[in-house]
Amino acid sequence: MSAATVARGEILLEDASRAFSVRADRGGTLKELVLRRRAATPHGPGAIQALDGVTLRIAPGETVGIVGRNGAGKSSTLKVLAGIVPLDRGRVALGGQVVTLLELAAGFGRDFSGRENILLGGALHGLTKEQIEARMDDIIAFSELGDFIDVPVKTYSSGMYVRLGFAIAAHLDADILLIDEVLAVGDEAFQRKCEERIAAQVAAGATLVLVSHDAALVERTCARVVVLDGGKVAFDGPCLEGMPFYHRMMGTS
Ligand SMILES: Nc1ncnc2c1ncn2[C@@H]1O[C@H](COP(=O)(O)OP(=O)(O)OP(=O)(O)O)[C@@H](O)[C@H]1O
Repeated sequence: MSAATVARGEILLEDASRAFSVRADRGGTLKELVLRRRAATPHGPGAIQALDGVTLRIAPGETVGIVGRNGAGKSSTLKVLAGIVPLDRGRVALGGQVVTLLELAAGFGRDFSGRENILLGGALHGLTKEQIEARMDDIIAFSELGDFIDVPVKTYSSGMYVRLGFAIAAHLDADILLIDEVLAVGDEAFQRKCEERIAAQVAAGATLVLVSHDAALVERTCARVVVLDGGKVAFDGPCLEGMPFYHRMMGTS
């Protein structure tokens, strides 16, 4: 499926499957590699099926929460949408500017300062140097990092990473926002500010996909919820029906 078949802000995930090898170490001899390639499953025996035939059609401007127990496949789904994890089977397509907020620290140049990472992040999302510089003061103000903005980010705390990452993402004109749990790291005041910013982006027409264990956050932010269980979709529909389903499944109702 080519990107041309989806509208700006639209997400299509069709029959998506992805397994992971149980072995963390994927190295080995050439012979082992060849034998593994010939094996019936691409990830060897006992592989974990993180996604098992997941189909999602998300229209532009929809707000979708993805919930489920540990290991249900939530992060894998988001990583597939973000293009970080390739599929074994199925198709994925997203339309327009995709902004991801997951594993923030991984996206930064560790030896660069916060300010340099803002330039880098903006450039990676197709902004010109002038466009980024025009937004620089707003991004720094949003981050509340003060003088730390000129210090290499490898010295940052996890909360400071989130502040910088979110501040950049909040100023990128997203058509699609993919957010994974990261907000939980910030302090309460910053979380509230991020939520308000997400709401503003949604109000401006952005599509939101949010992975979270925080049921209240999902209820506040999303109109639709997808409950994953064992890599499959157990429920997909309005939050009003989906959250009671989720609580019953988790035994928290
Ligand atoms: N890179 C990887 N290598 C091996 N196994 C993986 C990898 N990524 C995910 N898995 C496995 O795939 C399954 C789904 O993982 P995933 O992180 O998508 O679940 P999740 O619903 O986000 O869980 P959690 O709520 O604990 O974050 C799990 O069994 C996990 O161990």
